[in-house]
Amino acid sequence: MSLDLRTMMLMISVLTLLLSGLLALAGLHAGSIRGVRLWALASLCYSLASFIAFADMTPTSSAWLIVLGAVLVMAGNGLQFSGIQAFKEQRIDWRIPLLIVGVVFAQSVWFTLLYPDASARAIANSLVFALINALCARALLIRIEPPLRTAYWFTGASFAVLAAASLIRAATIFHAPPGTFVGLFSQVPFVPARFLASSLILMCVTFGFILMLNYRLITDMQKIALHDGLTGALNRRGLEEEAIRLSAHCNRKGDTLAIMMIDVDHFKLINDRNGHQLGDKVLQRLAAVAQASVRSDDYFARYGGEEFCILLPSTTEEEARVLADRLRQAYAALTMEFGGEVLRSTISIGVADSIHVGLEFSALVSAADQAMYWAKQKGRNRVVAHSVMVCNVPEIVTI
Ligand SMILES: Nc1nc2c(ncn2[C@@H]2O[C@H](COP(=O)(O)OP(=O)(O)OP(=O)(O)O)[C@@H](O)[C@H]2O)c(=O)[nH]1
Repeated sequence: MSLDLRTMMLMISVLTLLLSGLLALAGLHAGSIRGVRLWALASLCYSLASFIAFADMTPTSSAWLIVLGAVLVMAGNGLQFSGIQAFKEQRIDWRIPLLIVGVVFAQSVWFTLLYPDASARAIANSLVFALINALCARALLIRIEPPLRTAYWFTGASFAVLAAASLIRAATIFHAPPGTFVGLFSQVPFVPARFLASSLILMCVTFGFILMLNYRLITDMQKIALHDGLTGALNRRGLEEEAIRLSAHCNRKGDTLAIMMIDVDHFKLINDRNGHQLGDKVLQRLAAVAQASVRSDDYFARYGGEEFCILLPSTTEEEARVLADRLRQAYAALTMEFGGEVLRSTISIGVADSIHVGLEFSALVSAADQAMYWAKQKGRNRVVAHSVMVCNVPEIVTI
């Protein structure tokens, strides 16, 4: 049984057209995710190129159609490269796709119309194709968190295989006996099989991108579900998930876990005097100061309303108290200016640790909360450690 190249061309043209439509539909609801429409356009370019090959690419086909086919393939590849940059939220560097399309156009015109040499044209275009695919592979084979890593590496590996296949194609044509390569349908060894394999890998690349999109949407949804929209900090649910993980980790390692509960002083007054919107901005400023002061393995969260929480692994209550006091001072020193209004505010912080109250998250929160309310009762703008408070005030009343 032999593979019919033209039938394959038609099928690939239809399949890539369907993929283009699918990506265009996906792009309608991709929200802030960029690059999807560029990939839809890339698939359309491949579809048109395959259709031209199906319709007319024979050794006697029109020279301009040959040039157009090559340019469409390169434009598709260039759009994929730009789409990857957009997807990664990088600035799109249009010079690269424009350059490769320009080079392929020039060498296709040169070797088709001016100095016809199908072999040289195929080798030159295969080398450019290998280069752009290698660039796409390099952009995707990077360190990234799972589950996106699976999709990035699958797509990147597919691009790498395409780059290798293009180099092999160039080498095969280069070593083919003179006169045997006259175009896409030439009888050099394995042309249909190699073309089929390359087309399938090209499909893998598009499926890989759809997988990237899917995982990115999942990751974004998880992020939204676990973070507070106003401040960007973890929300209570996110904090509880991290707390369960951290407690288990500290339990296994025999490590301590400290906690800070932070509450803005007289926040109701700030709201009442300046309005809720300004109150929101104050919360954002506090979150920014706290985010800047936490270490990379600490977890900062909005516990609710104007109350924030920081989980500090491998930290004792005393160490947490020192960090909390630094945060309190940094926030108190902040002069907030909102549309000509100057505002200063303070926070009260309660700290506790697992040495005194155990690793149970609810016990840690309750202890730090008691200490925080004690700080409020003592006059606000201060830090209170739970163990110290317990020694001084045995019958603390909590709200
Ligand atoms: N602007 C704004 N206000 C909020 C938000 N969540 C809760 N609040 C307000 O925060 C205020 C909390 O007030 P209280 O619990 O009485 O405490 P407080 O005025 O800070 O007084 P102390 O804690 O005793 O210093 C209430 O007025 C809530 O409406 C929010 O997301 N944005």
